[in-house]
Amino acid sequence: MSLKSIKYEQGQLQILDQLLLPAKSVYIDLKTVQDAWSAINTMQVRGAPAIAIVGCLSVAVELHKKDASSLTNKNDLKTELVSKLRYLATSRPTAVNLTKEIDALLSTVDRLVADDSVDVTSMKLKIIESAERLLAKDVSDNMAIGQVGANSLLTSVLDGVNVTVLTHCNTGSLATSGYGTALGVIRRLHELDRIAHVYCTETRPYMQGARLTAYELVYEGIPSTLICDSMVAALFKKTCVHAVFVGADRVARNGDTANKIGTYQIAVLAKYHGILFYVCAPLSSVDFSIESGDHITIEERAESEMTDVAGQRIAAEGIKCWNPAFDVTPASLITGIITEKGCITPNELHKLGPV
Ligand SMILES: CSC[C@@H](O)[C@@H](O)C(=O)COP(=O)(O)O
Repeated sequence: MSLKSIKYEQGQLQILDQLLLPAKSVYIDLKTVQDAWSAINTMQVRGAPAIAIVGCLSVAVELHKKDASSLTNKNDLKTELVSKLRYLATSRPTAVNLTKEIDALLSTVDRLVADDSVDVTSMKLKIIESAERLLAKDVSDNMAIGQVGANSLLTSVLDGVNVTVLTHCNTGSLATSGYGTALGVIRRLHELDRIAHVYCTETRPYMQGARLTAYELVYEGIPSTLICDSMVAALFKKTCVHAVFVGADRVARNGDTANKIGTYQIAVLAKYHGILFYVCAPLSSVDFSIESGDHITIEERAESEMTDVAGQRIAAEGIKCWNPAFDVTPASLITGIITEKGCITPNELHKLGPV
């Protein structure tokens, strides 16, 4: 079974349908921006970096299909791109990566329209290139995050001590274009032969931990155990866990971090038990335009994700449900933010951003 969540070549885009994992490994073609919007919205592809890349690549796919006769002038191309990119941004609200990459493409569009030395055909090619560059950049950012995170933890333990860590949700190859962020750190620690054990949470209600992270850990042969979300306190009390590594969907300028629902309670428990708590994310997950987590929109998803398991209703009929997909962990609970540029404390994060 493949762990590559995104396959892309010359205008052909496929994603591994994560709704079917781990039982089935099925790739689906995304031929249009509309296809990508639906795949992101229904979580056939998920994870902050992966949805940004898939969204932008779907624009590249449509552009590849455009021949010279359909490219009349740069302003018409701009009008079309602006409408498609703005539409893509509505697919899921919390992860900032999608909005940021869309904004970056929109700025490129503006720059190319203003540049008289660029004709409509080369404008098309340059937009395609910008979208395609995201795939390789994501993998190299993740590998850097893996190394920084491994170094950060290993400098805090005695030489020769192998580490036990906990992770939440899925931040691995499936959530990115490869290697992963928090799971990338774990992968790197395993490559260095320094993992004693990894615990992963089920991550109710969508079960990214049980279905996807557990699958990636088993696939990589990393010694690991699945626990229910409600078992974290008991685990921390009973077992020597050195650190928690989680991902991020949007980090505010002050370090407050929106991530998968349940992250906040793990951070509270880590603080209580004196366990290091790291957020692992590329700088593209940092939203320097917002001062704190109070400004982050939290996506609420369908009740059926909670009431039903594998299509079977398990909750009592008539009960009301509240299903926020993310929560915000306050910066004060975060030991460090592991980025491709280094590990930084939340109160120093603003130094890496625009002034
Ligand atoms: C590298 S993925 C980082 C985050 O996007 C991840 O931890 C997470 O919260 C994913 O949520 P999801 O709802 O599965 O898209």
